[in-house]
Amino acid sequence: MKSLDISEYMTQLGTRARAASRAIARADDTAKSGALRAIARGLQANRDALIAANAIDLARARDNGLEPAMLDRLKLDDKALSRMIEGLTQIAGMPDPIGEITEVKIRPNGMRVGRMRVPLGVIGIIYESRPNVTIDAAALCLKSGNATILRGGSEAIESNVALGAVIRAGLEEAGLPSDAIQVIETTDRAAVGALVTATEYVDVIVPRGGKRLIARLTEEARVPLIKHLDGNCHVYVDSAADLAQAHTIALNAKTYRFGICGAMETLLVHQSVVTDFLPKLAAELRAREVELRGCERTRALLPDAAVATQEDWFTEYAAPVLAIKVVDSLDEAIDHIEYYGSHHTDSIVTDSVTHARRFQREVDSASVLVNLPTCFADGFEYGLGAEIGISTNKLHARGPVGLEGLTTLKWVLDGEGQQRG
Ligand SMILES: NC(=O)C1=CN([C@@H]2O[C@H](COP(=O)(O)OP(=O)(O)OC[C@H]3O[C@@H](n4cnc5c(N)ncnc54)[C@H](OP(=O)(O)O)[C@@H]3O)[C@@H](O)[C@H]2O)C=CC1
Ligand SMILES: N[C@@H](CCC(=O)OP(=O)(O)O)C(=O)O
Repeated sequence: MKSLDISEYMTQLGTRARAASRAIARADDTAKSGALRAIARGLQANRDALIAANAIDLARARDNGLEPAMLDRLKLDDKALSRMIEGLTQIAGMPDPIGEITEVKIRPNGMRVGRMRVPLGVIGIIYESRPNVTIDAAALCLKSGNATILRGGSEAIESNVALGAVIRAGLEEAGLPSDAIQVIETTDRAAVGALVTATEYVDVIVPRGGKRLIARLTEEARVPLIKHLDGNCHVYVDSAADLAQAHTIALNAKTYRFGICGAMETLLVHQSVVTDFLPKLAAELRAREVELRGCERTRALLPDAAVATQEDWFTEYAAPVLAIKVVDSLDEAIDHIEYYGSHHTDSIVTDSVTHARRFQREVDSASVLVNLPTCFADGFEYGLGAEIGISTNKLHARGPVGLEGLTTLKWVLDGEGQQRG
């Protein structure tokens, strides 16, 4: 498509999404959950075709030299499809958040003032080459009464177009407008530019991505953003840590899945425990083929670790690489995280309640964990049922965003003709 065509194409998508958003906002839970279950059946019935579409993406990505952790994200196999089907079924069974009225207060004049939960409207989602997100995001937006325009990573285009067809069929089967969930069927990044400036048609953009995406959105976006950005996550092993626990936490935080945004990228270790702690952990990480990069004091203990540069402290590797720094105090650990981190998810390992609470108060991240690996940063793990991602915004929604984060509250007032003044 030429740029002019892209602009026209995006206007059509936007117009249709805006129209469909009204129908979705007033749809009852029977229709919305019925559509989710129909989409789940569609995935089941189209397993082979979906896996075949994904195989085209995977082959192209391999030819282009995509790294193993990224190929893992891109892969759509039977197991991934089963998880997506389960996710749809779970979201279908969750209570409908829309229309609930809470916090009702009766004013002295008898007027009742409350708050009603309503959808945001049309949500544009820009996300990485991870086909399961197409289904997760579509399902959460639908259940929360929003229309959605989905722009997945270009490596996943065949998978996403195939998933889009299944979604459309499921919506139609349930009697809902198929334009409620639309997949952008071009990888031209001009479509991203059009989406983030389409204030007429789009109410909110959820960008899930790294530094390249942030740079563009900071320049161009005019639609409000709920940023789901990079996770440069830390684990700090405190002077008062249980070292056996610290070992399993650090290992899990790094190796659970290298590509997820909640993976640990820098390990900070208090100097008083480093000799007892680090060599054993390093041996285990190396056995799992994790490349280590360290500060001078780390390298004194681990001579084959590479030198960590200033850039390493800022880097989200999303790969089997770990930066390690020895620190002299809790303050130094907190300062490091504040300066180099991305305010996503950070963790302290300590048996000191005082240190734990200081860390939780002072580290300015969306999730601050004590004695837990950072890879727990996930809406399902937090009990939200599912997540659209991890918001690194401070406003509207912070941390894992589930159904509630995709809604807003309006004031609703009931009276009997009371007069002001
Ligand atoms: N906080 C959270 O919930 C999440 C955060 N992430 C973060 O995402 C990153 C990993 O994903 P990765 O795929 O590398 O991220 P990218 O930022 O490279 O890509 C994400 C999406 O943004 C698009 N994009 C990137 N740059 C531009 C641009 N200049 N103009 C238009 N579109 C653009 C990509 O499209 P294209 O395919 O064309 O490059 C893709 O659709 C990590 O930093 C990770 O932490 C990922 C998931 C969830
Ligand atoms: N929070 C989820 C997803 C995280 C995520 O999307 O990560 P990424 O692999 O960067 O796309 C999880 O932990 O599985």
